[in-house]
Amino acid sequence: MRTSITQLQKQASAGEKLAMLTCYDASFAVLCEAAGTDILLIGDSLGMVIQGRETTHAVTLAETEYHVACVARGCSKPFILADMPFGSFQESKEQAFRNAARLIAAGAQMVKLEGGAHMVETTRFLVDRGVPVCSHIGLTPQSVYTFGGFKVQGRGEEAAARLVAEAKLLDEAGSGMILMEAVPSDVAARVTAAVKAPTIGIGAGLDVSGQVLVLYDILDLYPGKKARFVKNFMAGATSVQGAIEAYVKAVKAKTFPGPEHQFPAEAPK
Ligand SMILES: Nc1nc(=O)c2c([nH]1)NC[C@@H]1CN(c3ccc(C(=O)N[C@@H](CCC(=O)O)C(=O)O)cc3)CN21
Ligand SMILES: CC(C)C(=O)C(=O)O
Ligand SMILES: [Mg+2]
Repeated sequence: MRTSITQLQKQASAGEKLAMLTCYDASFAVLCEAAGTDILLIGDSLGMVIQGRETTHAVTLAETEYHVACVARGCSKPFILADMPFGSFQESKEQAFRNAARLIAAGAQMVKLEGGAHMVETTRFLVDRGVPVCSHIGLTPQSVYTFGGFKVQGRGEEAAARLVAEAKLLDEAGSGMILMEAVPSDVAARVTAAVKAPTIGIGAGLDVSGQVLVLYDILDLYPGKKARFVKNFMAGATSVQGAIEAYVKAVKAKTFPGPEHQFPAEAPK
């Protein structure tokens, strides 16, 4: 039986950190499962790490369905979360439901939507109709062109308070998981304290319910520029499974992320 969202929520409220990794195919799913990874995310980062694009925008729903099915066939225990690709959910709540249903049918147990306040209505619509939702706030890579780059979000009191307020609205709308990317650690801690849903961080410090990284980053397979929050777990490992195990262990032991992988409250001068 696959891990359920209820089991993950229990683990989180008992204080056990959740270990999430992106995964795009069956062979890596086998290794991630054996290493004890709790959640596998079929991320739209596949547009960058699999397809070699500069952003995540061109990933299609059909491609995401394909990778979800590949991952689901490769493992039986990890919780399966799928990104809704750019353009597949922003137009209307009806469009979001129609496309989310396809990812659920492909094997996902929950879909992830980038966006804060403007995704509240869609979140409620999906959850009411049986589609569990993970909210992705802070640095949302599908908005890279409106942000003007992959930049830290939630810096300064006004932006921090906005992020906390958005998270509360999504939580109240029924979001089952809240993922925060590239936000100062103290802001992520405030969000975690303000919501019922487990929180997952990437570049969000230690005061969250769990961590996520891109699999190809922890295995040092991605040739592009590395974000501050990335750690190479192949260093010191003797196998790929060993590296994934080291990541899961470090998340559970709260030794990852270290201070060097976090964003301080104010930009360094
Ligand atoms: N391989 C890979 N890893 C990822 O983590 C990732 C992807 N691809 N593709 C989709 C997005 C893009 N991501 C990124 C990419 C770069 C930065 C980055 O370089 N950030 C700067 C922050 C600059 C600032 O201070 O504002 C950094 O220094 O980390 C962050 C997130 C995260 N996601
Ligand atoms: C980096 C994570 C959070 C993601 O959304 C992805 O891999 O697409
Ligand atoms: Mg993504």
